[in-house]
Amino acid sequence: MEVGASMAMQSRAPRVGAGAAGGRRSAFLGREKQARVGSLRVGAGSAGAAAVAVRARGTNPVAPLRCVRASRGSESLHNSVDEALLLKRKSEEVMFQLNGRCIYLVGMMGSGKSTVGKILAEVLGYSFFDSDKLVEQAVGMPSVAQIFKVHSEAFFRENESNVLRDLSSMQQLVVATGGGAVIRPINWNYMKKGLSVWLDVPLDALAKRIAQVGTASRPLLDQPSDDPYTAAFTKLSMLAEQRGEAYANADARVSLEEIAAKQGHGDVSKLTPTDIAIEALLQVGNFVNEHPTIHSQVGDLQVDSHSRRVQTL
Ligand SMILES: Nc1ncnc2c1ncn2[C@@H]1O[C@H](COP(=O)(O)OP(=O)(O)OP(=O)(O)O)[C@@H](O)[C@H]1O
Ligand SMILES: O=C(O)C1=C[C@@H](O)[C@@H](O)[C@H](O)C1
Repeated sequence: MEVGASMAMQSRAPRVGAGAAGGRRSAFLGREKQARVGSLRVGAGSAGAAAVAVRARGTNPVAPLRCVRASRGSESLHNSVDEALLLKRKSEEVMFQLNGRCIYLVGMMGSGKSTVGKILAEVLGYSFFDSDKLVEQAVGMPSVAQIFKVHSEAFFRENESNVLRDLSSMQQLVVATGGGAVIRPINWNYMKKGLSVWLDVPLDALAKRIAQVGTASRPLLDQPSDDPYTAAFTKLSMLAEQRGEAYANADARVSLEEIAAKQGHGDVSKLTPTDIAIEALLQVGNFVNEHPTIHSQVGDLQVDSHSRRVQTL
């Protein structure tokens, strides 16, 4: 399998030879160069000067002083300047705690893994990858939908595991995993090399989002229907039931209902991706504080097997 460099996102030249790989640190790669890790090739095309400086500092990166410029169409990602500053401050704290470890976002289809993942990568000075896109590249097909159609879901899942395996030997990545990545225990072995974060979004909100953007790119939801919201809601409910507690294996949980409750309005549709990214950083920080042995030293990983319990599904 080979994953090409020109994926939709964005590399910030990740460090390779991470954690369990025993402290190997790669030579950092300059602009337009590529790192090869196992069978995974990752481009460093968009690495900026700030990111290069971060890498050169080694294992204690400092947040590059840049604003999040991503936007959601014409809407701002932030409610206010205060919110943007809070995101920045939180990311600086968490960056030290992470010490280069990857973040894996898990959650149902449409839960915002890509949207929130890109913000996290930006503020942490990490590279962002979408594992669905990496599978498409590895297989040489333009969409997950086509992979399901021409091959099978099982074929897709096998390739998804290969992608996660390859990513797991790297550092300083935020990975938006496929919605079903949580169902294979082997994937947890890979994701547990970094920190996993579950974006827990109410099914109703997911169905609204998916009905808005359509289901063509999401083969498990793609059924002809006059009422896209109800069709999406029904299928998502089934998947949620089948997946049971699989998402809860994640190290940290970001509950949109809880964020909305904290904000005092209880309406998850009012939450910006920045609100969610801030909560994700908060929860990651809490997890690392509560499990210091897991996240001790880059290249000197000590795994506390008790707390690294991976539920057998
Ligand atoms: N906080 C939010 N509020 C409203 N809409 C959002 C929010 N976050 C993401 N979205 C929208 O929901 C849709 C799905 O988001 P996104 O692609 O980030 O999810 P995902 O978890 O990566 O999905 P998938 O796993 O299916 O690829 C997109 O249209 C996105 O713009
Ligand atoms: O929830 C799922 O099983 C999936 C989610 C998508 O991200 C893709 O990985 C694929 O469509 C399957």
